[in-house]
Amino acid sequence: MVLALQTTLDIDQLLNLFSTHLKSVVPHAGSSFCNERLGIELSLGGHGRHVCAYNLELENEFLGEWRMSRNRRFTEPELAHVEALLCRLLYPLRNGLKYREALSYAHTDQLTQTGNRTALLDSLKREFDLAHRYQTPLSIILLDVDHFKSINDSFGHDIGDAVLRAVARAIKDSVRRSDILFRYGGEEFVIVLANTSRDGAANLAERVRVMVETSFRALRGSDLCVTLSLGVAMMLPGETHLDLLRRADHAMYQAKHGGRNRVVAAAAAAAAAESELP
Ligand SMILES: Nc1nc2c(ncn2[C@@H]2O[C@H](COP(=O)(O)OP(=O)(O)OP(=O)(O)O)[C@@H](O)[C@H]2O)c(=O)[nH]1
Repeated sequence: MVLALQTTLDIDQLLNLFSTHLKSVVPHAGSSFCNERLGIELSLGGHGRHVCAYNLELENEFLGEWRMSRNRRFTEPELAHVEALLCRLLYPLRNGLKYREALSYAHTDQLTQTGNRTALLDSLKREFDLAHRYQTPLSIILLDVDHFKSINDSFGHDIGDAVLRAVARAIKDSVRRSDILFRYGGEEFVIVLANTSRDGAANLAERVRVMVETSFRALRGSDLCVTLSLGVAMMLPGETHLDLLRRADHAMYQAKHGGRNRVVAAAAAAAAAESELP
């Protein structure tokens, strides 16, 4: 089994391999692994009345909690077996967790804790393929903070950074899932909306616009005025994910040219013109 565990750095695969082997040695209904810090929660199989749980640690580093359960009590020899096997899991598990952490770091914008450009392109491509396969609508919102240069110039770069963090926070609070927000560039963000029509995306964009405008206006004693220009586009037949991004970008520029602090939705058919909302 030790060799098998060394064949993968993927945590899900690793724990599946481990669980399959463990089941053949100590039969049980199901098991789970949890590492809160890395947001990993994996459940394999069912549940039982009797639970045994272990905090997995290696060289003073907490790796996570492993649980297994079944309806029959576990015997002492069985538990000794489980513990011996868990010891063999520790090094491969630590390698897998480090790999997972490195991957997540490489895909996260450290200032706003949103996905970065690489993560956006990966995610958009994936959602695009799914939308094609299941014939579901896919929309995106590309948004840009208005006059951000002058915020930096007037209030300083640290306040500029804080504004970007607050904008990301406000957007995350307005959307159903927080993992669909990406920082595309300096003061530009993209929201990827699976299974969402152009009108649905435009409504959400308007909600985000109002949310950001009002939350900064509520900051008393500050001249800080933060607004967004937002471009919305829905996937059209035959286009690529980069085409979609380009159309959303174009709609966002229309919003800038239209006076900023507004939403523009790209046309639902390629030839039609943009429409400004509401
Ligand atoms: N504080 C801070 N500033 C950034 C960051 N990334 C980019 N910027 C700044 O964002 C500013 C963007 O300015 P512009 O592209 O001129 O756009 P703008 O001032 O927002 O004007 P409009 O988009 O036309 O409304 C530049 O001054 C960049 O230096 C960042 O991570 N932190």
